[in-house]
Amino acid sequence: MSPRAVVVGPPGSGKSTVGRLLAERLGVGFRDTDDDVVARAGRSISDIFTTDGEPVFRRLEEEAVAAALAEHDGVLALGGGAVLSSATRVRLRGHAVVFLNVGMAEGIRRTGLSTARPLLAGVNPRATYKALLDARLPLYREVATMEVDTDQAGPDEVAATVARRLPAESGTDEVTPDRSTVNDASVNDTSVNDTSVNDSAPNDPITKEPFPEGGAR
Ligand SMILES: Nc1ncnc2c1ncn2[C@@H]1O[C@H](COP(=O)(O)OP(=O)(O)O)[C@@H](O)[C@H]1O
Ligand SMILES: O=C(O)C1=C[C@@H](OP(=O)(O)O)[C@@H](O)[C@H](O)C1
Ligand SMILES: [Mg+2]
Repeated sequence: MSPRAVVVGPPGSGKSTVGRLLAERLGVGFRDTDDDVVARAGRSISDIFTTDGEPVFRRLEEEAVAAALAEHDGVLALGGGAVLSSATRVRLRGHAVVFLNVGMAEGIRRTGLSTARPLLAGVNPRATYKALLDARLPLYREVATMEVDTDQAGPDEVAATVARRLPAESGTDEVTPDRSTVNDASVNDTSVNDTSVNDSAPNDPITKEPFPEGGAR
């Protein structure tokens, strides 16, 4: 079992909104790992960040992503920071991964009114958002098989674009990035899914586990 599409991107790129619309279009279920973390912990994301700290949230998130990749066959939206985990990036290999990109101004506009994102609740959310984009853009591109710019398009239009570019349902877990059809002109082709398995931290448990035959997990 493998999700039809996994949606990644910065906060405010529309992963949760577009992911749900995409699932409706495809006639499949929708799941969001942020919701899974909240359900499992029985607390809000802000509460987990404040009480336990970001590392605890990241561990819960990593577990939630691993479980959802194994269990869910619809559309799966990740939290914006999920790709920070090298184990998660390895697990995303072989999946159809949609990177919803958003520019800084629009991303800040979309997230600005919400207090639900603890990372952006500090004294200078603009600087935080910029630093976050700078650090994460290469990671989103590392895992993506498709990149869609969302600055100029509403959620429904973005969902339609993604649905059109997704590979037809194949019944296999393997997704080979087809650069000629699934990548936007804005994608740097050389950065798509081209990193080595051994880029994990030395104490990363993922490096101690065998990589199962048949690709993704
Ligand atoms: N393409 C878009 N155009 C305009 N607003 C959008 C778009 N995508 C999402 N939004 C809005 O931005 C906000 C954040 O969207 P959300 O789906 O929660 O993003 P994410 O899950 O990536 O953080 C919501 O208010 C949503 O309605
Ligand atoms: O970017 C991040 O580090 C985070 C993004 C949030 O999800 P969205 O990207 O869906 O807002 C949520 O997982 C948490 O607040 C941390
Ligand atoms: Mg979200």
